[in-house]
Amino acid sequence: MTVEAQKETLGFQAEVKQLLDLMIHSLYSHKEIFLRELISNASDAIDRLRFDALSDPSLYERDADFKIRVSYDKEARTITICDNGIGMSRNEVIEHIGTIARSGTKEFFKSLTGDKQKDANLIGQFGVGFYSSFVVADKVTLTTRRAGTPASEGVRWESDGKGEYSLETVEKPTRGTEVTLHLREDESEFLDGYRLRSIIRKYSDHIQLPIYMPVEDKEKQGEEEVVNKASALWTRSKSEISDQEYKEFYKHISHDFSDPLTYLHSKMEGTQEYTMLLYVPGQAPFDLWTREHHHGVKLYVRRVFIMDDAEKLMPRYLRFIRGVIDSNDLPLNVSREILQQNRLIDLMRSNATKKILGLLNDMATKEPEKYETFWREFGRVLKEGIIEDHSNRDTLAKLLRFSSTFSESDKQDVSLETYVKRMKEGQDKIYYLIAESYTAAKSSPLLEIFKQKGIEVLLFTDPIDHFIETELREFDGKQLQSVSKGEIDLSKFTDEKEKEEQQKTASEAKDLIERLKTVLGDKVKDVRTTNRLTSSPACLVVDQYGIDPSLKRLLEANGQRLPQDKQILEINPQHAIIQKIKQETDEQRFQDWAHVLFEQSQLSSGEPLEDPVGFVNRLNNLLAQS
Ligand SMILES: Nc1ncnc2c1ncn2[C@@H]1O[C@H](COP(=O)(O)OP(=O)(O)OP(=O)(O)O)[C@@H](O)[C@H]1O
Repeated sequence: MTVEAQKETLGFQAEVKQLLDLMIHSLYSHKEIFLRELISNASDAIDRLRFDALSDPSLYERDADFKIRVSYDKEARTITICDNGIGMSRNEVIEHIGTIARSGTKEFFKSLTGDKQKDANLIGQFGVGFYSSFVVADKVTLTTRRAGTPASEGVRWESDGKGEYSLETVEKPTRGTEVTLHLREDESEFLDGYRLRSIIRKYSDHIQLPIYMPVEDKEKQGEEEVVNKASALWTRSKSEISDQEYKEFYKHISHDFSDPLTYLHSKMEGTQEYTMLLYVPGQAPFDLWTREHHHGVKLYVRRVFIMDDAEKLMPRYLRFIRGVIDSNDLPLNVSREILQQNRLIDLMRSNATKKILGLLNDMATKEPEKYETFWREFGRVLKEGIIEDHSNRDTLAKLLRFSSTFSESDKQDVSLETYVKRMKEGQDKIYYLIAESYTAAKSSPLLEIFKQKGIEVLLFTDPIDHFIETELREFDGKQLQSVSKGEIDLSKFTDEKEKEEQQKTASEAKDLIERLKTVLGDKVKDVRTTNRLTSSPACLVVDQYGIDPSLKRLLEANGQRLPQDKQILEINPQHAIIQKIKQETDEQRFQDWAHVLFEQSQLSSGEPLEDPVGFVNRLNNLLAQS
C-alpha cells in the first residue's frame, strides 16, 4: 500500500464533538492551560517509554536523552510541542485522540450544568487534555510514531476540531509525538518566547523532565536551553517548594483544574526508604461512585514511573486521594501481581493511610470549615473505612460527622466527640436513628421522647450508615443505641410522679393490648405500651438485635432474601386516640382502628403499605363516623 493510499478522513465520536464545543466556551478564560496539558501528555508518554524500556531496551532506539521541546514560529503562527516518548500507532491515535474511551462519559455529560464556571471545573476533572489545544488553535497537527516501529510507520493526524480528522501514514525518523498548533487569529500573544516561558514556569516547572526552548538571543540561533527546574518535585526538600508549585503538581497528576484541599509531603528514612506526596482534592470527581478509579496514586521506583492508580497503595475508602509514592527499595520490574503480596507495599500503604488520616484529623481540629468541605465531598466514601479498615477504626470514628436533632439543617457536622461532650448527666448511650432520608428522620415519632427530654439523637441517613451501625458498637466507652430498637430506658430522666403515671396507664392498657394482639395476629411480633412517644399514638420498633426495617428494605432492593422478622407495635397509652380506642365497643370499628394504628406506624417509619386502598377505606369509615 502506498503512503497516499493510507490517507483517510474519520469522524469524531459524538461525545468528542460535544466536548470540543463545550470546552472552547468554558475554558476560554483559562486558555493558557493548553500548554500545561500538552506538556503533561508529553511527560506521561516519556514516563511510559522509560517503563516499557526496562524490559525492552530496544525501545530507546539509541536515544535515552529524554526531553520535551517547545518552539514557536511567528511567521507560520504555530507552536510545537515535541517529545521522545512512547508515541502512538495508527490504531492508538484513533482510539485515544478520536474517541473518549472512558467509563463514566455519560454521567459526565449529565452532570454538566450550563454554568460556565462550574462546567469548566467539571471539564477539568474529566480531563480534556489534548483537546484543550482547540481553545487557541483552529487546526492541530499531531505527528507520532510508536517506539520500536519502523520510521515508515509514522502517523499524521490533523483536524480543525469541527467534527472530522484526517489520518495519514508518514515517514517519521524519531520516535515520539509532535503536536503543532496553528493558532487562531486572535491568539498571537502566545507567539512570544517570554510568554511561553512564563506559562511553562507557572504550570510545568515541577515536570521531572527538561523542557527545552530555543534561546531567544538572535546571535545564539540554533541553541536551546532548559526552561524549567526539571527535577521530580517530591525529591526536593519541602522548604524549597512553594505552595503554588505543590498545587501545580497536583493539577498535573490529577488532571483537575481546581486546587487541592490539602496535601502532605513526607520522606521515610531508615530500613525502608520512600517518599510520598499525597493530595486531598477539593471536590469529588463526578464519577467517584461509577467507575474503577483512573487517576489514583502513582507508583514510582527510584524516580522511574511504574504505574498509575496503584490501588494497592491506598485502601478503597481513600480512593479519592491523588499523588505519588516513590520507593527506593522496590525492584524496577515490579508488576501488579507482585504488588498484591509485597510486604513493602503493605507497609507503605499502612503508613500512607495513617498519614492521610492524621492529616484529616488535623484539618478537622484546626480548620473545621475546610473539614466541612471535605466531609461534604468525601464523607460518604470515608465512612466505608469503618467497615473496611478495623485497624484504624478509632481514628476513623473520630472523623465521622452526622446530622443531629440538635442541628437546624441536614448538614452532617456533628462528631461523636461533640455528641459525647453534650450528653446529659447520667446519659450512658449514644442514641441514633436510622432513616432513608433526613426529612423522614427529622419527623420520626421515635424522636418524640428524646426531644421532650432534651436528649440529642444522631440521624443516620446515608445508606452506608446501616453498615456503620453494625460495625461501630461503641465510641469512647459509650454504647451506640438505635432509638428504633429494643426497649429504650430513659427512667433516669423521668421523675417519680411521671413514673407512677406511666405504670398506672400501662396497667390500665392491658386489656386493650390483648384485644389489639388478637386483631393484628401475626402481622406483629408483639404489642406493648411505650414511653417513647409523646404526640403520636403508636410506632413500630424491632428487637434489640433485629434488623432495622430500612436496612432490610435496602438489602432486599439489592436482591437479598431475609427472614420475615416481624416488628413490635408500641402504643402510647396516654394519647387521646388510644384512650378512645380503649372505649370502643363496636367490634368492626375496633378492628378498623387497630389496622389503622398499625398502618400509620408503617407509613411514618417509611414503609410501603401492603394494602393502601384498604387503609384509606378504613380511615374514611372512621372519619365518617366520628
Ligand atoms: N504526547 C503523547 N504521546 C503519546 N500518547 C499521547 C500523547 N498525548 C496524548 N496521548 C494519548 O492520548 C490519550 C488522550 O490524551 P488526553 O490528553 O486527551 O487525555 P489523558 O492524558 O489520557 O488524560 P485526561 O483525559 O485525564 O486529560 C492519552 O491517554 C495518551 O494515551
